[in-house]
Amino acid sequence: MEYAPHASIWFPPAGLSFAAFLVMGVRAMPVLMLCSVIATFWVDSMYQMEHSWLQNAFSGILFGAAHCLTYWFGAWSLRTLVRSLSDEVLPKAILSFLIIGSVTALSAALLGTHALAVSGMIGSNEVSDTWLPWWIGDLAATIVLTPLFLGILSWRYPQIDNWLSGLSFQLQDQPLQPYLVKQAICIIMLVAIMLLAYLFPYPEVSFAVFFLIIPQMWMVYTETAFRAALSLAIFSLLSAILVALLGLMEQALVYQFSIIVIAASAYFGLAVPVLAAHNKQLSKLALSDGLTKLANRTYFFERLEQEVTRSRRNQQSLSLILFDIDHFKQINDDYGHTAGDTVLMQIAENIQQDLRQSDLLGRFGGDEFMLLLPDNDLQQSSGTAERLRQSLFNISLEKAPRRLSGSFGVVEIRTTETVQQAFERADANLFQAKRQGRNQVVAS
Ligand SMILES: Nc1nc2c(ncn2[C@@H]2O[C@H](COP(=O)(O)OP(=O)(O)OP(=O)(O)O)[C@@H](O)[C@H]2O)c(=O)[nH]1
Repeated sequence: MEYAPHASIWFPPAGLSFAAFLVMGVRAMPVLMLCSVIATFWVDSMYQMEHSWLQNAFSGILFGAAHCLTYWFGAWSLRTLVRSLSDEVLPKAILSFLIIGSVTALSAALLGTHALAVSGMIGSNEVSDTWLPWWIGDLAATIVLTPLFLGILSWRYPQIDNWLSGLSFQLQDQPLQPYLVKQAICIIMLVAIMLLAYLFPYPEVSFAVFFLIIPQMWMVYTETAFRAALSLAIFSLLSAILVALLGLMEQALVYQFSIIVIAASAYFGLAVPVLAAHNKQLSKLALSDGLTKLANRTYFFERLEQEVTRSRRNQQSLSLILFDIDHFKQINDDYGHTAGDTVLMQIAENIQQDLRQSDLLGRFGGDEFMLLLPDNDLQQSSGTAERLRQSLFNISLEKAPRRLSGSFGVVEIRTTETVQQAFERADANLFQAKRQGRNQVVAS
């Protein structure tokens, strides 16, 4: 396998074509076909191959068809696959991108070399020498540049982010200086390693380029996805320039593989914050009530157990309030179930605003709520319940023009009782408040 003197270790148009087909679909075809034909004429004149006009046109169309159809099909497959994945599978989306990108680059290399051979641009014996460096060059550019071009194109086509499964390449405000420092470190390291490879021409020296994974991953974990993608592009571009300038073509494969491996690792690294955010969101969903977003029973009782242990250890008081909206059924009957839902959400929002950060408000179910008050004795928690009873009355309902009232059962949790027993006492007090005529607080 040989590299022609003009050959670069990567082929940036491959990354651009893949990104353009991913974003614009088949609409990108005419422009990319035209570029392929122009490029064929340009290569012919640059290397003074002196093929006829007709032969250049024929070979440009054949090469363009091989390149464009392959990248269009690869992009279409990836788009279809990623769209069928749900939001929580970013690693699968990245894996699909890497696999489909590799297969697409391989197909483009095989078809492209054969297209050039058929049209007489290269001899048929050159195909076997050319397809591998062509593939790796296309692959390096596809893997490194496609996300960067996607980022640039997503300024015009914001819907792209939707099918990147939460991985946003949009610009975000973040200080520039630390990024520039990291970028400078990457560049200095790369230049130093490649100069060493030039001065000490042993193949082993070139492998030091894999150390670039350290600053690149540092970038990935601390900078935005767009900046990380930009940094990978700078790393690849600089590698390509230095390989050509320093005549390191013998070790070109090492540099190509380092680009591919570091870029692939970086994309999985970029997925980590998105996955962490998804997990956080999932656990939030599992622990909150769907309608009011308050703590659900599972979370409330978990925290109740923890608070009981903590208050006993610190010898602090702890109180529990249960309350139920009076005649809530009437609201549903008069204004409809949807209006009833809105009222429940409004109650949750209003009561929440009335509480301290350390208090925990939860929804037991229906129109019944529960409130945990750390460091509150019976007197204080009765006062809080009274205040909430008043504020319920003062809520002006958007969907049901009427006054609300609630019945409250309050207990201070005793050191001798279980959580279950405390809860039953609060429930009994609530029941008594209802029985005594509603709109009141019963504490014991
Ligand atoms: N809109 C809406 N209504 C609900 C929801 N969950 C329960 N309900 C209704 O809330 C009402 C609760 O009724 P109860 O607590 O038994 O009685 P009430 O009308 O509030 O009267 P008292 O509690 O005795 O004062 C029932 O009509 C339920 O159908 C919900 O998520 N949304």
